[in-house]
Amino acid sequence: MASFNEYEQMLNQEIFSSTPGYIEIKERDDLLQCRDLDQEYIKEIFQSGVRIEKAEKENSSLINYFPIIRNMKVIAILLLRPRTRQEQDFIRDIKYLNMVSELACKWVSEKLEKEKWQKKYTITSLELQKFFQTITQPFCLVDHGGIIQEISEHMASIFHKRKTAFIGGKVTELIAYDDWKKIRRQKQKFEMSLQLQGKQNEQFTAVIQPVYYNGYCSYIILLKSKLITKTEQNRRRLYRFEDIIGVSDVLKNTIQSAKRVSKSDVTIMLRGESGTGKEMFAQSIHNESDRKDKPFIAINCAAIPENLLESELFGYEKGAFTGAEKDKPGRLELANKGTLFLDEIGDMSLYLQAKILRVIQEKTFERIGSNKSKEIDVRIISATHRDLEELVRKGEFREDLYYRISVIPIYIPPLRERKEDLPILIEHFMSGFSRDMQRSPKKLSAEVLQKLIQYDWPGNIRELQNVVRHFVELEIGDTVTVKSLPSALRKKEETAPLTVEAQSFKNHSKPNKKQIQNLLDRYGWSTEGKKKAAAHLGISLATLYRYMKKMKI
Ligand SMILES: Nc1ncnc2c1ncn2[C@@H]1O[C@H](COP(=O)(O)OP(=O)(O)OP(=O)(O)O)[C@@H](O)[C@H]1O
Repeated sequence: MASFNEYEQMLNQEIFSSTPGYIEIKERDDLLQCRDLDQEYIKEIFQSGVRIEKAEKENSSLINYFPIIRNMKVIAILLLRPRTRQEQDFIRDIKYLNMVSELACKWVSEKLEKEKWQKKYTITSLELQKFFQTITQPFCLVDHGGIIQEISEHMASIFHKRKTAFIGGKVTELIAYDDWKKIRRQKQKFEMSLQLQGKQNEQFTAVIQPVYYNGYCSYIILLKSKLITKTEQNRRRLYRFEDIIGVSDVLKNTIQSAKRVSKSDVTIMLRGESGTGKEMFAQSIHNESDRKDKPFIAINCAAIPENLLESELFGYEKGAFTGAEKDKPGRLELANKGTLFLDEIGDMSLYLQAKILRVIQEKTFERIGSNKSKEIDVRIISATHRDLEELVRKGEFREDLYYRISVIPIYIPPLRERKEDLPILIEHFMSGFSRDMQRSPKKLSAEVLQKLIQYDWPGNIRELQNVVRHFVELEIGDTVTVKSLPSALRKKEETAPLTVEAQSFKNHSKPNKKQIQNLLDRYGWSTEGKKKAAAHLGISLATLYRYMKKMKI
């Protein structure tokens, strides 16, 4: 980022060179060193952020002071001084000089803002290539003129074409012109819904990341997910337990526990890392319940800003706020008689937690802007990858809501604790993606398989899914070799040793005494700790107590 010195030089050379004045830009500490300055006046400017007319000050010298403001704070002062022996001309031109100085201050603060932004997003070609290797979602890179510089095979396949058909072409071959206009106006990373060309009935959510590349602003467009319309939601087949692929005992136990509680209306909390299959479980539970013919409505509390989340959940009446042009039911209402899946509930604000608690306790709610209560009958399944107990301790999650929603906690183990599931999952995804992309399934070399087994899979099944998709997208050869592995997998030489619990899960369906003791040491021997240990094991608290009694723990 350029320094104030550089700005000072630039301004003196370009703007003030032929005037009877020149400028200096100084930060607070430097200003204190300048004996000829009015320190009281400087203090006033730093405090008030405004320049008081010098005429109002007694004993004022010819130096004029201008605040440079950024983010509502004075960060430096621009001093306008007369050149030696040009004082008379300086006084004569003072109005003009003051005006230019004020503009110079604005220019400096805008420049700082822009440079900060550029620095944040400037990316080199090499970084870009590396970054692209890590993305397995559909994406494209579009330059400032709307020309597609790069596109993934995955994105191209949505249009049933190869990537070569798009590179060098216009972005409007992919997305609507209005969406491109919106993208071009953005300076920061943001999310929007996108209309893809030729997909009139589908809308996607996309993350737009502006990057400074080749000296210009380009945009990475990353498709996140398809927005499911209501009719589609009704048509779409939800997952069933049979769709949950895996052979490990720990997964089979988890499925059994979930099946057992599906039929009753009990509130379920799905715990587990991101990408472990929590939503798949939620849908399967709904499909196994008596509510299966009613709607299953999901909402991700982490993905939507708070005020939007409130209106998405509770709906609103016409005129409730600017832009509320007609009544709109919320997802809660849409889920009536069915199941509402509150994904990432740990990210919900305390305000909305209180509103959800009321829904659970009183089975009523109001749309925003209405004082008419509506009755509601929904089964709530929630999920989180966060440590809810810790959030409760820190006061970030309501304890009463915590108890209400985690009546039955079900812990979905991460992939690294059930690596026996890897081969069958790989096969499953390989044949699915190959079919979708009309390619023949690829074989994995022994070395690749080894690497996949050694890897920790922090992104769990979703990450595995993306890696296998990446294999299918590769253009050359029938066999996937180490060269085609994403860099994270290539680097990983060794994996962390499996935890005692995970080791034991690999061999036994029931936890052993040591394992339970270890978990209680880790989570604590209080009821809270036991609940966490039970959730970790994928068993209920009651079952944990039974084991503890039997094993004399
Ligand atoms: N056992 C499994 N068999 C087949 N597919 C699976 C399995 N588990 C997860 N998946 C797939 O992995 C992807 C991620 O699953 P899902 O969205 O249910 O995870 P999640 O835990 O809800 O993730 P997040 O917390 O990030 O929302 C989905 O496409 C899902 O179909």
